[in-house]
Amino acid sequence: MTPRKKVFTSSQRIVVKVGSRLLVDDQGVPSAQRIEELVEALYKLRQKGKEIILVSSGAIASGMSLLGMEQRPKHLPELQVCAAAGQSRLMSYYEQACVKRGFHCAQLLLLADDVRDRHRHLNLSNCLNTMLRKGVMPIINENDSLSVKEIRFGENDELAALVGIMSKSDLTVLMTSINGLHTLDSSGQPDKRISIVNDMNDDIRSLAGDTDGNQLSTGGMHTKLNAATILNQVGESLWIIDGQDFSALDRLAHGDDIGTLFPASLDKMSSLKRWLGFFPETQGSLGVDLGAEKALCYRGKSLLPGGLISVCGTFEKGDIVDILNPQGDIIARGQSNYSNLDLNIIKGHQSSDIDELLGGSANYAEAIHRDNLVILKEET
Ligand SMILES: Nc1ncnc2c1ncn2[C@@H]1O[C@H](COP(=O)(O)OP(=O)(O)O)[C@@H](O)[C@H]1O
Ligand SMILES: N[C@@H](CCC(=O)OP(=O)(O)O)C(=O)O
Repeated sequence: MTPRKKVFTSSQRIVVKVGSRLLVDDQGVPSAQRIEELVEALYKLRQKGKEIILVSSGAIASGMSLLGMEQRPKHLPELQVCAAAGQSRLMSYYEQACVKRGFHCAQLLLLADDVRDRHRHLNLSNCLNTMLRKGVMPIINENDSLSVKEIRFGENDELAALVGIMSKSDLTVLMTSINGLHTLDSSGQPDKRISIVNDMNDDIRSLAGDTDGNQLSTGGMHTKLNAATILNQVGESLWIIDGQDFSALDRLAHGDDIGTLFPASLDKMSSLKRWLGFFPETQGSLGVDLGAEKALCYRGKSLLPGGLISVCGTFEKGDIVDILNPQGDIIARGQSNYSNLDLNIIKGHQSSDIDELLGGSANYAEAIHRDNLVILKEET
């Protein structure tokens, strides 16, 4: 079996993300016909037994044409109005197309806080699982009408990756207006298609350019490669394909050599580690020495106070902190066993000495136990 066929066959839960441009006609008007074609392609995947979660862009693009705006508005309130008007038009087309094929879809509009806050995250994840169990197809978009800078995802490629991580999907498919990641020619334009990326590295990252200037799109290849990076970290695959013809999803199901596949190579990460690594806001950071970096990243050890060099931020026992290597790169994230005040006292000391240093209140030998630690550093 080819790697592509294997990825599709072994994927039970699939997130499909569709970019704005794919949902409008040549005049930029939201197109019922396009949505029909998309839903038909998704229906076929469902008939193959796949659970499909759709992340659909297009609210702002649709709203612009509904409200007669030729240029994408620059001001937030106008963008919010476009999103609100456009989103309901999109959903009406989606619902019609789904019902025609004997199933329902359901809208989830998310703010970044909905996935960062532990309780909201769990509620959302339960809701998604229940929708899938009931055969309802979730259709997710950012809640653009309410989102402001601090609570924005900003980009649906990354939103799709976070949905993939949260829902423990197997594969995320990004449908866009180009057939995958390309090398760049001397003028920086996409040249040859790269069929498969087994190793995300700086050379691959340097290929990612912005969007081609189309005012309906945002993000370009950068956000797609960011999505691939984080999905591969949790043991999931990402596939970028050209969605100008939605039947590309049939070809993907056959394992055809289309687009660019970033196959999973790691075991699937546990739910707790997914949560720790990709969602909560961190309250501080711990700088560690080279020995601790190696112990954490390559030997699966806990972080001991002896490897700690610095402590930043104000936090309590149980809060989430980033772990930085001597170069200042984030290599891991975890739940601290001690407050910043205590860590400042015990940093650089042997675990056997810390009880005395803390006046008899040291309940843990580790600053962060390996069960509560997720490694974010890529293999070098
Ligand atoms: N190395 C690259 N390979 C392919 N496309 C690239 C590359 N760098 C930048 N791009 C641009 O990224 C665009 C796709 O991203 P974008 O327009 O944001 O789509 P979407 O709206 O589907 O998210 C392509 O049209 C292409 O112009
Ligand atoms: N949430 C926005 C889409 C943001 C976005 O990432 O757009 P795109 O680059 O077309 O996938 C909307 O629905 O208009």
